[in-house]
Amino acid sequence: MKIALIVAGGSGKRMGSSIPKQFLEIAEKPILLHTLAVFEKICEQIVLVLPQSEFEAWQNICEKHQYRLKGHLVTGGETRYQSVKNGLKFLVENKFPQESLVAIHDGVRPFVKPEVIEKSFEIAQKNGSAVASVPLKDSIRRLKNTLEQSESLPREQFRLIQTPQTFVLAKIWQAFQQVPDTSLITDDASVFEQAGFSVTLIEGNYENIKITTPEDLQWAEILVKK
Ligand SMILES: Nc1ccn([C@@H]2O[C@H](COP(=O)(O)OP(=O)(O)OP(=O)(O)O)[C@@H](O)[C@H]2O)c(=O)n1
Ligand SMILES: C[C@](O)(CO)[C@H](O)COP(=O)(O)O
Repeated sequence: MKIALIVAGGSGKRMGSSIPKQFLEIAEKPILLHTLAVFEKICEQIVLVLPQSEFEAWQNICEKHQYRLKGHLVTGGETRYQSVKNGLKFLVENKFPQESLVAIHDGVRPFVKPEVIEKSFEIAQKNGSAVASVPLKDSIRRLKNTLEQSESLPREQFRLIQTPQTFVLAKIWQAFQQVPDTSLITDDASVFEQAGFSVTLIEGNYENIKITTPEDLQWAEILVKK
């Protein structure tokens, strides 16, 4: 079974908007609805994670846009890690098959290409994991201390990591039970890896930006027209 776990439990501090950034509109539609639309075409089940405090706002959005979630709404946590864990817990407690494939995706990445999602399911079925990533286009340097001291690194040894990050449900659930939330955990692949599983990277798409700061919204208005 192909499951999408869409995490939208954050508040968007870096965006600095009065409403959570996942509800901001691009082309007159909330970012989150754009994201859900891509996954709904591919996945049999959707689990959407939102902060409890935003459930009412979400209902209002659904009414305004005549949208009905074909899936389940789960309460988010303090951190992204906790929100993902809540979503996985819901799947396990509700007896979704252990061998299901779950594509964990940021609600604020609306421009993921369907081919990337499809590929992630195909590779996760074979390898147990599939994580979208793209090569760096810029040079990269490691800070030694301040901006005055740094060293260049070979960029071909690095990848930028996106979502979806797709896993076999039983394995990613085991990983989240084993590995605690720390500042080093910035994504689900880190949890999977720290639990001793191996991470397979796949090609993502450059348009699949994470809408994080105000200038990302300007890019989003361009990308949405493509
Ligand atoms: N407690 C949290 C924090 C984040 N997320 C989700 O994880 C994704 C990536 O996180 P990020 O871009 O950091 O979102 P925010 O936490 O909302 O942003 P900020 O860090 O600027 O507050 C977003 O879809 C966000 O809603 C979540 O589900 N639960
Ligand atoms: C999961 C992620 O989108 C992969 O690039 C990213 O690590 C999330 O980081 P954030 O600081 O929670 O936005």
